[in-house]
Amino acid sequence: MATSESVVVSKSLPTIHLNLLRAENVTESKNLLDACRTHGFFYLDLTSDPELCKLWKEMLRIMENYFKQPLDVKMQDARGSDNFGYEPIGNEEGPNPKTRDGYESLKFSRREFLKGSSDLTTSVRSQENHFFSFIEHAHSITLMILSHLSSQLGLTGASRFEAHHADPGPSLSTLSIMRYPEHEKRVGDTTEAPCNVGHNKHTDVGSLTFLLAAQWGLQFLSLTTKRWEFIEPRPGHAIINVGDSLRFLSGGELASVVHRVVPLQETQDEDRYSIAYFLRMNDGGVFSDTTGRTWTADEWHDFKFGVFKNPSALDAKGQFLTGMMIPESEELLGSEGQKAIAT
Ligand SMILES: O=C(O)CCC(=O)C(=O)O
Ligand SMILES: [Fe+2]
Repeated sequence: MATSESVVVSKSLPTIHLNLLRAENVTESKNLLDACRTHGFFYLDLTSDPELCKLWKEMLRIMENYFKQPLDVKMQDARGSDNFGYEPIGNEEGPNPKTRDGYESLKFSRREFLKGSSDLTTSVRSQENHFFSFIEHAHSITLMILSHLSSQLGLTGASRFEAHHADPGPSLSTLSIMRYPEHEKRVGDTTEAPCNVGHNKHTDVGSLTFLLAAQWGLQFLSLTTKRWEFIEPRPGHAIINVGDSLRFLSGGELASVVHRVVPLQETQDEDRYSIAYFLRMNDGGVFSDTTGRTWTADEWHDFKFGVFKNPSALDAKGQFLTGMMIPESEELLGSEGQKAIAT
């Protein structure tokens, strides 16, 4: 990895082992709770599950072929939804001032999975079983994580976290496959970053995110160092993070940490691919934010997706974008003032 001095790589994130969670190992269960309280992010070692690791590789092959198609073909899958279908680059505000995001995505919703077919019309539809199979794996693993967390926190019956995520829902849980295309610095421009770059800072809307990303780019705002730190991609490991609704449901016990995607250098020298399953509470599930305002899970989702597109107008203080995780005083002091693109 070619990095410069301003690139900080996290050294603190714990690793939780899928096989130990599956075996109901009590120490691993405690480590899991500690990771969600202290960091909000952790690695999940998947190497005990070769089938899942193989599926990751197969999905990447399909994604490369899908995203390299002309835009007008991909636009046949656009559904004008935040929950399913194709979205081109630039739909949301970017990490640098006056920029838009630099990624395109295709989403398969849990509703489509439960129905047994997607609403896609292009050739990728014939390969949707790979993505549905991944939804099945990621959903059962994230529910198992919720079950461990509930037990560790002594929750019972209807107040256990997994009780808010039971099928058939409905819920806005979804799988998003993303590509951040390689880009050059703008010709003749020595100071500014390209117009379409990365993924703006945010906290995730839902309960847990199960992310597979083999390339650099993901950064989180460390709760311990208060700096942006890159999360090193590790083969055979997913990155899991807590989202807003689980934080609010846990009464602030679990941390929904701010993160973003930026290239290591001013240019992104290869296409970056990521796969994220967003486990979300069932529609109508209720929680209160840190100001005491009550939301249903689907109201919070819809409101926040509006904010993602235009935070400057809808959320000038960044409180919704960042799930109320950055106190306004710190925002002004610029604890997150490290430049978005490493130089
Ligand atoms: O692409 C990534 O690595 C992360 C994307 C992300 O944070 C999100 O979609 O919520
Ligand atoms: Fe995210």
